Amino acid sequence: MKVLTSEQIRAADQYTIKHEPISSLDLMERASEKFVLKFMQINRENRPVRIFCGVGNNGGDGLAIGRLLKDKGWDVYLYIVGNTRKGSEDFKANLERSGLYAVLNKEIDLPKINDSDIVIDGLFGSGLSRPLDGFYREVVEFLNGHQCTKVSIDIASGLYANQAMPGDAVAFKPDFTLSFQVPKLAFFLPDCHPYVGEWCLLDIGLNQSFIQKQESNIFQSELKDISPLFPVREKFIHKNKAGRLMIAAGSKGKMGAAILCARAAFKSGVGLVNICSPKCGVDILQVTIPEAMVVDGKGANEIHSFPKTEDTILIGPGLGTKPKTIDAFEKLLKTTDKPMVIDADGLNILSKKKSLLKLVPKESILTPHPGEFKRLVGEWKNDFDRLYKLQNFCVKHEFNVVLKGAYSAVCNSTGDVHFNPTGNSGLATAGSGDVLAGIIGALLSQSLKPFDALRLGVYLHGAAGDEAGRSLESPWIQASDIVNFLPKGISSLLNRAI
Ligand SMILES: NC(=O)C1=CN([C@@H]2O[C@H](COP(=O)(O)OP(=O)(O)OC[C@H]3O[C@@H](n4cnc5c(N)ncnc54)[C@H](OP(=O)(O)O)[C@@H]3O)[C@@H](O)[C@H]2O)[C@@H](O)CC1
Ligand SMILES: Nc1ncnc2c1ncn2[C@@H]1O[C@H](COP(=O)(O)OP(=O)(O)O)[C@@H](O)[C@H]1O
Ligand SMILES: [K+]
Repeated sequence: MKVLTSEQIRAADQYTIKHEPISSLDLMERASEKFVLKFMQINRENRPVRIFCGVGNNGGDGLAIGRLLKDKGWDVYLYIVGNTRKGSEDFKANLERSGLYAVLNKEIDLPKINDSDIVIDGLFGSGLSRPLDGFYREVVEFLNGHQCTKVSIDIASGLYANQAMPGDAVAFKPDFTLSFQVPKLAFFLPDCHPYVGEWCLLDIGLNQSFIQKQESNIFQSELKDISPLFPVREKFIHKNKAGRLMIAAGSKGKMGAAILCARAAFKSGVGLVNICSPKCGVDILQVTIPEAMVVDGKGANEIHSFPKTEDTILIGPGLGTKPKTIDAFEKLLKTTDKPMVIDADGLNILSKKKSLLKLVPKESILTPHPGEFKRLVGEWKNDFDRLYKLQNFCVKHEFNVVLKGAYSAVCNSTGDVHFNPTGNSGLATAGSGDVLAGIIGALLSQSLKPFDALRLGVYLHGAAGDEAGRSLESPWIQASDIVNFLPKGISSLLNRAI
């Protein structure tokens, strides 16, 4: 699904109005009906609802939503901030259809709000053109000071959809954002989370072919795009053809990373795994993961030499960054031009010795968390800038990179970013990244294109985490749980895709 800018969404509104055709007032009514349906699923109990409306179309939505909720028996209070005479046409039309409302001009007009009330924010939507100031700012600060449930229409007032808020700017802090049709970029970024809360999209029937034609290099991954990427296992396949992976991982005290990685690879369809390990890890690996073969990496406590191999290479988990390991990594890079997976200390080595970046095969997959990414590319100003840096880094080096976290951003070598929707905060646990690397390595070894292996791997890792959370009925997950729930994650995706 494409992520569009506010300008593109406005154009989609206009196109739909002209070509469906539908009046803009009726489109607003449709959007408001969808909002009310979802609102009533989230808030089942009838409570006082206080709707704060600006005088643009977001405020028009607020008025229509208020009327519809009143019709359904809710106790609704409407407040308007701004000059109603200067309101948009559809705002004015809805104002005429509204019953009682109060116009707020100064602090003393602000109503008393109880914790059991629900506040709906319809001050500004995608038409925000400058930071909130004056009385708008006061109203939003006042509302943010209350503990009650807060819901934004389309996007929180004060939050920009596709650019960073200035440092001292203020925006509404909703618990939920019920947004129209397509996601906004801000919804995926950690900096913006306080101004988004939980969010969902409401299909208001904007013209799909127009949306498809819009230029955007930002997407949200969807199951329908992901499920066709699963590799097919042929009837007469042999393990040597099912994907051969060499995992170069582990050092003294960190052999667990290699184990988690290999276990995840086996659950992700790999045919055969060789693990290159320091001497201290050989027995540990042989006992804990009998399916894998172990190759001596020469050093006692860390790897000093990698074997020359035709296997797909996954390097980095628990590897350490000792000088001899760095030298060995450099030699390895000089022996291959096949895309590889580089994780964890593999990335840290690249950060320590940036000259190695140009030796990394084109189309390789890098899997940094934000700390590792910062070491690779330096500081960023905000999350929008971070995304820009991600795209530049991928294009410059022709890499595929997942910047990990909630809504992991998966970027290809031409700078397209796909935000991953699966997963939960339980995945923020030691070893979780090692599991992800194992899944991606296994998929790459099965001849998927690197970007497809990456997108599918990230989606699957999140889906396994979601299955683990659901089945264990716990918000806390152990990395081994992610491995154990991989088959369930896989089957849930395949079954839902049918
Ligand atoms: N039919 C449709 O198109 C549909 C639209 N829909 C809804 O419309 C919403 C977008 O509506 P919108 O474009 O009218 O913009 P909105 O956010 O209400 O405010 C714009 C007004 O605010 C003003 N303004 C801006 N910043 C300001 C500031 N800091 N401080 C003070 N004023 C400021 C700005 O003034 P200006 O920039 O011109 O000076 C302008 O007057 C969208 O989010 C969705 O909810 C849905 O119903 C679906 C169908
Ligand atoms: N809050 C979160 N919500 C969803 N997924 C998360 C969250 N935090 C982390 N993850 C996922 O968990 C994994 C953590 O990887 P990483 O930080 O490398 O862990 P480790 O180094 O401990 O193995 C990544 O796939 C990341 O996307
Ligand atoms: K809003």
